[in-house]
Amino acid sequence: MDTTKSNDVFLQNISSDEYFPVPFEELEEAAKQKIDASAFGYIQSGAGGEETLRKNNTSFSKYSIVPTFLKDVSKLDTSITLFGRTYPYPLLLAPVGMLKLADEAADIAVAKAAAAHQIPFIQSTVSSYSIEEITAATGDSPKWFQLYWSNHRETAFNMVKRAEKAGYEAIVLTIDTFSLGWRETDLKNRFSPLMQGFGKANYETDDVFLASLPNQQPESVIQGIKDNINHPSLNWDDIRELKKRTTLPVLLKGILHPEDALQATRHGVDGIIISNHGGRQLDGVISSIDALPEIAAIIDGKIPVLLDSGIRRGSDVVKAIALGADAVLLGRPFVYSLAVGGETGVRNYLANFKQDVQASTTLSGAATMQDLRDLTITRT
Ligand SMILES: Cc1cc2nc3c(=O)[nH]c(=O)nc-3n(C[C@H](O)[C@H](O)[C@H](O)COP(=O)(O)O)c2cc1C
Ligand SMILES: CCCCCCC(=O)C(=O)O
Repeated sequence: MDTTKSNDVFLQNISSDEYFPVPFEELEEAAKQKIDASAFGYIQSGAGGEETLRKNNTSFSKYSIVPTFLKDVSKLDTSITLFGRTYPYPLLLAPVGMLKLADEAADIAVAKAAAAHQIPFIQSTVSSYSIEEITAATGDSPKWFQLYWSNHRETAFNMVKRAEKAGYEAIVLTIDTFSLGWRETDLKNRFSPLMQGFGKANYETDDVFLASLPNQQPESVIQGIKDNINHPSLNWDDIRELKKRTTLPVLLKGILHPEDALQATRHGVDGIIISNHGGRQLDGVISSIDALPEIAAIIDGKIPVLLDSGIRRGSDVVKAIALGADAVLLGRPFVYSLAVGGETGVRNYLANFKQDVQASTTLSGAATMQDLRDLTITRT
């Protein structure tokens, strides 16, 4: 039997000159060896005592897939449709700021790798390249824009306008980061990527933001970003206003409570992302996968439900979809891939991951994402 033909994952890794780590744990270790220790600490660590970070990595194990067989799953279709556009996999790349910490080509490398797989790239407000630079490098591949609200509201609306003009297809408003989590690793390392200028590309190219500053010296720009990102006044009236100011679908990222999910539907929000920000904001909060079943029940198909925080393997994707998610976002794994192998590293990682999703789907007894919805999951 020609076993090399049976699984491209093995083929790809055995035949490539340089081994690219497949297990997440190995990938994380390889990234650690590649980048500055404080930068790695910023990416890898969680807030507080990292209770939530640990929970994100263990909660999936509480759920067990109960597969069914003998159903002919040979015609596999992993596609999903979100806001009128069909994507080949139930996967998106989570917004991650300061990507130059991992590789000089940062967002441009990641967006190109995502485009190669038709996976939507969600650009962070605090990205290392601007909306316009990323668009110039990647054309009309699917891109969404993650918005950090701004104390200077017109700055937020202007960034939304820039994203619309550049052809971005959705706005993701992150609601859990109106101030930064208590990040002990960064405090210990005295590390602030913002102070070092890693996340300012969208701000220093924004006329409305620049006009709001007392002057345009670098220190004034950084202080302006800090003042903007710190916005504890964020509330449902702002969501109503954002909805009025854009024609794009608006998703809220950071939903963990079913009541907030319900409020989102009442305020005309177009989608939600269940997320605890990878354990980086409030330590001790519920894991996304634990929050999912109740939220999915309350949303009841009215709007798309996405999820991130702890997706590491194809079986995690299967569990999330079976428990009610429409799609999931990958976070740290693609950042580590970028650190280890640049654009090729991310492309390679996504090629492997999508095959893991395919294998995990069919071995569950499902041929479509709808079939996964009918899968039996037990909780221990
Ligand atoms: C280094 C780093 C930077 C991040 N930056 C942002 C950001 O700018 N905006 C945002 O909404 N979420 C940001 N996140 C959170 C991710 O979007 C996502 O919620 C989280 O990484 C999911 O957890 P996981 O990576 O452990 O799966 C960041 C996460 C990391 C690791
Ligand atoms: C004050 C800068 C905030 C950037 C936050 C980026 C992020 O979401 C994360 O580090 O997590």
